[in-house]
Amino acid sequence: MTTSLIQSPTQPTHLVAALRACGCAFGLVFLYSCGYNLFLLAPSIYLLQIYDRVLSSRSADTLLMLTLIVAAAVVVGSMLDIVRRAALSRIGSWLDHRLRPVVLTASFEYASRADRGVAAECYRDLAALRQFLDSPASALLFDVPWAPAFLLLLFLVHPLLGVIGLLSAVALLALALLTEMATRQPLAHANLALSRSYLRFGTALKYIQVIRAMGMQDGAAQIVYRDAEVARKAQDIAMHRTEIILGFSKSVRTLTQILMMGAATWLVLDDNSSPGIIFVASLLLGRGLAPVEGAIGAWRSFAYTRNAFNRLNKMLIAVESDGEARMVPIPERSGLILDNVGYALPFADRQILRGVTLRLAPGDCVALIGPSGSGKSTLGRIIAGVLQATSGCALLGGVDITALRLCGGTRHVGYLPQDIELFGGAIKDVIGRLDGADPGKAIEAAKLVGLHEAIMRLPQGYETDIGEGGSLLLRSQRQQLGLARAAYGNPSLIVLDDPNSSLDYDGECMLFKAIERMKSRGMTVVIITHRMGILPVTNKIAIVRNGTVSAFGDSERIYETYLRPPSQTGT
Ligand SMILES: Nc1ncnc2c1ncn2[C@@H]1O[C@H](COP(=O)(O)OP(=O)(O)OP(=O)(O)O)[C@@H](O)[C@H]1O
Repeated sequence: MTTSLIQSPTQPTHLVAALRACGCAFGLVFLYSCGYNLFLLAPSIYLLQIYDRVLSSRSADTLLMLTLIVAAAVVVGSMLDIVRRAALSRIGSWLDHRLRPVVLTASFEYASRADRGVAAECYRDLAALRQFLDSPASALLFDVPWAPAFLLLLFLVHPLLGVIGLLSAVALLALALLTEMATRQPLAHANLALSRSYLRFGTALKYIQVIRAMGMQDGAAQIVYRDAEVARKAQDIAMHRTEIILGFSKSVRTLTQILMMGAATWLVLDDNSSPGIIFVASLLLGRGLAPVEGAIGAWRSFAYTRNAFNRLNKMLIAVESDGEARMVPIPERSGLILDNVGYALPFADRQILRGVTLRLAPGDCVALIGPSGSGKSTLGRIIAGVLQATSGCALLGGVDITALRLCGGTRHVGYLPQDIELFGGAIKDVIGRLDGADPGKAIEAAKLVGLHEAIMRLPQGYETDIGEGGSLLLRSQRQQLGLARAAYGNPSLIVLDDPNSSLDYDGECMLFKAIERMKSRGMTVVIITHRMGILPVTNKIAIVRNGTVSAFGDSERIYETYLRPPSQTGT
């Protein structure tokens, strides 16, 4: 997937741009709708002609001719309806094709720096847009502009009939607005709860082994179910309100139909109008009110699609708006600068990191050590560009690392997190970051971390499938593959969070050799660790305490001054 998210802040989002690109296609659908609605007039004209010409002339030929003409008009109208629905569906398919890679990438981005629930929902929102365009509700939108035209025709038949039609339309519109007001809040509530439920379900599936092992299935199901219940209740409320209003609107509709026919009959009696106007008035009223009536019935679909569009666009604005800095090229090997970096949790007062300042040159290897909960992993995530510092900045070659990552600059950074999430697939794809891996580069990365020989001993070598999420591997093997993935593409900066937590002695030796190779290639290596055994491969140590770096300098000096156990001092 190579779609770029680069977009200037002043440009429309990819979603808006894609919709604009469909402008001509929507225009064509509008034209088809004009034709379709014009042909809908055929039965009304047919009835008038029957009363005015056929009954007075008693001509069977005229009747036959009129019937053939109106039958042809109805067939053509139906064909136009089919064509416009097919066109709307094609537009939906095209939008899906064009936007899915963009929305997927943006969702990942948004999930990593803001809210996973919203990101998951936005991904589903794209499907909602597609479904809307596939549904009859989308064609209704193109019929709505024709409602006034039918009402105008009623005015032309007789002003009294026009007034009745207009009042009916106003009453139904008021009911449509009432539907909007009555359902907006419960529908928004339902969406939120439903997406929370899906998110929790996904998390439960991810940890299903632990959940089963600890007998937590019922508890986990309860948590997922609770949100689904909230969603169901909110949906029920919206549904019931819609049903009540829909029922009421049907009554209004029937009453106005009766009123219309009564008024038309009165005109025939009083005004000597053609009896045909009774049916014509009824038909025109039906055509004029159908889109409004349909809109009330399809309100949930409209409201859901509108919310989906707004949510999706908002997310794309958030992700695409900081595009300017993304194009800045950085040198092949460039140092890391942390300048007064601070991090506070969003929506909380808690400051996890403050005032972290470090400077590392290419080829430096620093160990971040310190007590549990002191902020090492958070600092590692900021250095890897996964989190954005809330104050200060983290720069690689003078470029903000988060901005660099956003423009596909991830190739400059390698990251091995504590939770090694590998996805599945062939080893070459896993190492190659699922990016249509260049096998040569994957092999180079595997060689760098000393895994190449072990992979070549497998019957299928680099094509070996590691199972869903790496389930067929030992944890130590996952850690080694994660290390090779971090080294893929010869990055300038590598962040390793607890890289030897699962390694045995041989594995640790391989890791140390890999780090030495990385250093010799001029990569800057940041290691987050609790294990002192790894310190000999570092040339810098930073001690992290209470969210700040309390000591930083050459490994030997820091070790001697702060870390050497008292019993070993001077030995
Ligand atoms: N998303 C989060 N929500 C709430 N608290 C968080 C979050 N991320 C980090 N913290 C808190 O910030 C503090 C620092 O966490 P961090 O994982 O960076 O520490 P650490 O030094 O790496 O710990 P360890 O060595 O145990 O991995 C901890 O108190 C942690 O609870």
